[in-house]
Amino acid sequence: PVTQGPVWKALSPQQDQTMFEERHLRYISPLGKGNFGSVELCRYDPLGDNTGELVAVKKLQPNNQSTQEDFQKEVNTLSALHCDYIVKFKGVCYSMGRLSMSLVMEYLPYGSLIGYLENNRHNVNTRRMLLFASQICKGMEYLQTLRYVHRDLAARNVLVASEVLVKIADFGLTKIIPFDKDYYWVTQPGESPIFWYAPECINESRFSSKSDVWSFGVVLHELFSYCNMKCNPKRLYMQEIGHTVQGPSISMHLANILKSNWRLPAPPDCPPQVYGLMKQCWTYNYNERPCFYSLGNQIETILQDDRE
Ligand SMILES: C=CCCn1cc(-c2nc(Nc3ccc(C4CCNCC4)cc3)nc3[nH]ccc23)cn1
Repeated sequence: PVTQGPVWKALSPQQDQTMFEERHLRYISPLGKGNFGSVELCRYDPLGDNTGELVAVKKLQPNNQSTQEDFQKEVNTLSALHCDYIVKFKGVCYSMGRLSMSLVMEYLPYGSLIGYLENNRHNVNTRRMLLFASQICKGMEYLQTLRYVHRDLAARNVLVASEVLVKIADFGLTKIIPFDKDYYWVTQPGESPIFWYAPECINESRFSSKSDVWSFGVVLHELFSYCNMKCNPKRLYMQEIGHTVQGPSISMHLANILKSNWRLPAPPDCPPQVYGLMKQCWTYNYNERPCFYSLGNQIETILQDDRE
């Protein structure tokens, strides 16, 4: 008889680890707001004895910007990513008879990088910041190998798993580069985080891994500014542009100062080698920007030098 290969049995809902039943999902507290929705801390407690695990649950908040379709894409994206430096997908929870869906993810206890650095600036030194930077770099390099462009890399979207581990989160704006191109052209730019955008994103809505590299440079700036509100990228750019400028013309002014080679100033006490990395990420021409692999190596080198 012909030996049969493994026959994949359809998993029952109970066996399928990625199905979370709403009746066992106990709301605890709010965690934050992302693209397309809000994130809540819940305990998944099927035994009903509070021994269940804590999870982060993202609920879609349909508004003009976001749709169920966008959210479904975010779920599909996250469920395809398996990397130590990217927040883990745990599953989905259907409620209202499969009308609404929530995204269930691992809960990272320390919250976003912004809050963490603001509250722990005294015991986070250069080495730890470079460790965080290299982890974000590795996560982005992994994304790039799968031809994903994050499009919203910013400290607010990096979460702290422990004192020595950060993870990239919020893949609401992530797109896959088409097989025949090396960029993604966005038709309807919603509320865009333009102060993290590369020039070609502002001018042509052209997104690529090299535009993610530009955003990584801005995240380095946030890191080495300890995410201090007083010198965050938006405030520094608006000081240069002039606070009188309002609305849609902001992006034109931003494009102009970037074209005339103005860049965010080095954060206070920032090591020159690190500011050098930021400047590389902010090379005007995307072809001349380093890739995440090269950035990762340069960060390791700085960490080695720092050790001697
Ligand atoms: C990615 C950014 C936009 C959307 N977003 C995602 C999350 C999120 N948060 C957490 N943990 C967390 C832990 C403590 C705190 C506290 C709250 C009270 N003040 C101090 C800080 C906040 C968050 N784990 C997560 N896993 C997956 C997502 C996720 C939050 N917002």
